Amino acid sequence: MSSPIISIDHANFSYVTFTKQSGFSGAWHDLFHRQKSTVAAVQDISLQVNRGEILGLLGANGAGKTTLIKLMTGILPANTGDVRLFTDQVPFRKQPAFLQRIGVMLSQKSQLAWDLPALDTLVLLREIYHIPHDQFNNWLAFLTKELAVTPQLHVPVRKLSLGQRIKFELICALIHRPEILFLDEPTIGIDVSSQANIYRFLKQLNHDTQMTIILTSHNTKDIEALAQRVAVVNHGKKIFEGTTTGLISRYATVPILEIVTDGPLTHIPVHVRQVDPTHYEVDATTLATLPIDPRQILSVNRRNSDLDAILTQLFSEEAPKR
Ligand SMILES: Nc1ncnc2c1ncn2[C@@H]1O[C@H](COP(=O)(O)OP(=O)(O)OP(=O)(O)O)[C@@H](O)[C@H]1O
Repeated sequence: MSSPIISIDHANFSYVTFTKQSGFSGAWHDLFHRQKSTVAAVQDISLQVNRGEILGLLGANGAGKTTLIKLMTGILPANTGDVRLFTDQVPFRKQPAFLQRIGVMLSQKSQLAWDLPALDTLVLLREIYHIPHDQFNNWLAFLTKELAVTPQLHVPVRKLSLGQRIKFELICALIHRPEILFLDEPTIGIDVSSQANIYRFLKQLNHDTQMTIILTSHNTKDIEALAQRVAVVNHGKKIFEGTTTGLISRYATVPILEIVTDGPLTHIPVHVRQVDPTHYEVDATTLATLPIDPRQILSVNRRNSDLDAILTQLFSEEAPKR
């Protein structure tokens, strides 16, 4: 059997920051007594990904997903442990031959020049990656057609809609035909039809080219539709690895109650999932802890536990002491 395309072995990464106090006296105090704080963002994570797989990274805000992607793409070095791609490449060495083989799209970072058309950035990338002109033109025509942004190629980026901009960010990450594509929240803030378009396209690309895709998303429906396997990260640690159905069958023990109220609740405990201002979901065993006057309840519906409910439950658990 061939070796995994990504292999992470007991990786750890901590951010070290210095807190800043406000005001002149605070700045003066900081000059002599700097307060250091450490955040263990990735803790002893091991993970292997095979060529051609789509792996979803799931986790609450601050769980460590982006940091894990940064370790895999060489933006950050692991403090301890080992991260290798393509069997022997250490990402943080940032060898040109390695960078040529990966594509990265981070939701917080843009590759596109704001005042110029996306085409200008793409032409720059063509030169950086030494892509032959014919190959570049054909591939770009295909990508823009599939993502329905051909008419926007010549429009300055600042005049594009968010969805169009994200599609061009994706095209930038794909323009050199990487073997592994890393996507951090690729569909954040874009409408459902553009999301569906992007996910349909990624699925087809993975099927046709065997491109390995690692993606994070808070939208579990997308992850369920796309990823063959998921890794769940909580407080920097991997707490599950397997299929989404495996995740559901492992943690789904009790049914979920869907409760519709006549008005919003004033206090929502962490184990209660708010679907909209008058629609809540709660694990059936914790119904008694819901701070609700029974007269407020309009309806209760019982259903089997799903991925969202399980993740809400898992992520509401206390952070382990560091
Ligand atoms: N540059 C930084 N300096 C200090 N701490 C950081 C830095 N970047 C992230 N962190 C901290 O590291 C932890 C993990 O952050 P990370 O961005 O990896 O989480 P995430 O799972 O991607 O979250 P989100 O879903 O909100 O994007 C968080 O506690 C965060 O506050």
